[in-house]
Amino acid sequence: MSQPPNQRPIEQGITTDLKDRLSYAGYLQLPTLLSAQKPLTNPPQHDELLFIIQHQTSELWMKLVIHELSAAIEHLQRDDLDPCLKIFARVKHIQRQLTEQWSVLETLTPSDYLGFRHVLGPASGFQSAQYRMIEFLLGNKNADMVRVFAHDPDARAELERVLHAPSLYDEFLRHLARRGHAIPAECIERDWSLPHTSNPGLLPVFEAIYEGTDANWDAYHLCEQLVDIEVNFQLWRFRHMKTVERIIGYKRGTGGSSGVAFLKQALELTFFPELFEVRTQLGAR
Ligand code: HEM
Ligand SMILES: N[C@@H](CC(=O)c1ccccc1NC=O)C(=O)O
Repeated sequence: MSQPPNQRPIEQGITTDLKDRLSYAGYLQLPTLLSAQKPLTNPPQHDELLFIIQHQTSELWMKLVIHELSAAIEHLQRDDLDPCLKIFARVKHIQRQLTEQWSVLETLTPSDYLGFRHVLGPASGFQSAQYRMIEFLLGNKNADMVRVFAHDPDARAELERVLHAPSLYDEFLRHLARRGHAIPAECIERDWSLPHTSNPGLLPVFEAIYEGTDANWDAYHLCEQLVDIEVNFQLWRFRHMKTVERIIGYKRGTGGSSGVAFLKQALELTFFPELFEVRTQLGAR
């Protein structure tokens, strides 16, 4: 059979009979995935699908970040650093993906959004259990956040579990202590449901690591990966805040907050305060 120009022939070996066999759509559960976009506007507003898909893809990447960070915590508990470095490299790429994705949603104008904002009711990203889980895993603990999930026992139980467990940073500090670094006792055993607050006793530890990089290469490398992850997280928050500002201005949020002002406050939070503070100390003496 002659092939029309500018068309690729299917090769002989290509499987075309997939009856009763594992197919692409079957493996990936595509009927489930692709039937989960249910715009509520009637008549349908063109841009509501963008809004739904932007959130769903974000939630999928967040699922992977949780999977990766949970594994990193387990590796740290076993003092196994090499897999952590691999995981952090992956997490950083996912974070970049998530941050870059704001540019797609930024094509939504205030007028487009007002066409369907009313259907959202009190729903808000503030109620994202996976986002809260990532914040808890990284150490931004806040028991009050769990109240939002009273209606969802599974999400609530998972968040409670992570709230009361050591965060990635807590486990890193415990690892450093096992390696002989003089980590203050209150960082090794404490009420893990509280956020880590800057501890001046950690500064000499990180000063020593950053001043003796050859002798502390693993720890030094890990510190820098954590800094990258915090910076990336802040970039996501910043892009969210600026996207919100250009789409709804200074309106209150559907979740009931003040909106942009509330989102700006999160930019003051820090997961790993001493890793930033140590930079001021370096070279001072
Ligand atoms: C038109 C687009 C968006 C607008 C206008 C918007 C607006 C807001 C506002 C006003 C808040 C504060 C809580 C409230 O009162 O509702 C918030 C929180 C939040 N949004 Fe969005 N958002 C948008 C898109 C997204 C997307 C695509 C995501 C991705 C999952 C997202 C995730 C979140 C999260 C995680 C929070 C909680 C942040 C925190 O606790 O600091 N938002 N959003
Ligand atoms: N908080 C947004 C609504 C919103 O963005 C939203 C609504 C339902 C599901 C996810 C959302 N995304 C992030 O907050 C607003 O105030 O317009």
